[in-house]
Amino acid sequence: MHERLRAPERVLNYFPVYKSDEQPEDYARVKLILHHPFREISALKQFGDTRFDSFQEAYEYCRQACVHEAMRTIKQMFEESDTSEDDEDVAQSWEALARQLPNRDVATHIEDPDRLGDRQFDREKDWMHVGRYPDLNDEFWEVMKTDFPADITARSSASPEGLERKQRQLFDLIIGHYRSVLAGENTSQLLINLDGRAGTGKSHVIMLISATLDRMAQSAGIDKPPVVRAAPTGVAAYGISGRTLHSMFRLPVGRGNAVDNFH
Ligand SMILES: Nc1ncnc2c1ncn2[C@@H]1O[C@H](COP(=O)(O)OP(=O)(O)OP(=O)(O)O)[C@@H](O)[C@H]1O
Repeated sequence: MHERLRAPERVLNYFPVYKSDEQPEDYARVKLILHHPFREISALKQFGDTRFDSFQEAYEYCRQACVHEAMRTIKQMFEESDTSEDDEDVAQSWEALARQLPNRDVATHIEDPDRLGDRQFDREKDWMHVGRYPDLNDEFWEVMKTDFPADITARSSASPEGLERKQRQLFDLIIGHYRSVLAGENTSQLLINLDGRAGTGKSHVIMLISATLDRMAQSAGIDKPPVVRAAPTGVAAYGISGRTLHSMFRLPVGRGNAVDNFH
């Protein structure tokens, strides 16, 4: 968890709501998650020099020992929220919410904590603006993107005949490989790193290859362009009519968001 100064206060909760008697270890883990900042989940088992083997033991210790900012002990906070009636209400409202997600069977579905952030649902969300512009809703960005679409079509007026020798080698290798793929031949994956000093013609050949691959796919009846172009910076991405890597992989990289804050 990245601690930010002046971040707006948020109410945190966690789904699924574990039952303290049925899943005591998960229950304890979640309680610790909600009340302690951490970078690694295992850090929640550590209090000063004391390290516990389980979340349950750490949670028991925390209930006895922790005093938080508002001068209320964790024990009091847990006791307030631990009444089974409250738990039932919370569970029902969260389950109602969870049922709105696709393919979600809340009766049998137990979330795997190791897969947090790795679910299709998470991947499809555009996290780019989360927390950066809290007053704007997701729809705003969708509308902006529709109103001002970036042109990421590969265009090239170059021809293979005009390429330099090394550019042509690369062109022939990639186009030949894709031809085999389209012919259904059993081809192994082609991994290439194209490197070179500034101005040596990398973008030039990438655009010609991309445009040629797009045309080949279209002729083969494939609607979706077979090439994605991405670069670390906006300027570099613009140069190859591509997207930034963080946009493509939906990484919330930005002001104050160092990548190492995301686990
Ligand atoms: N075979 C070629 N025939 C004609 N012009 C070329 C050829 N290869 C490169 N160029 C031209 O040379 C210039 C530099 O090429 P390009 O931008 O592709 O280099 P780059 O290696 O991508 O550079 P950078 O690393 O700075 O992005 C461009 O104007 C490009 O059109």
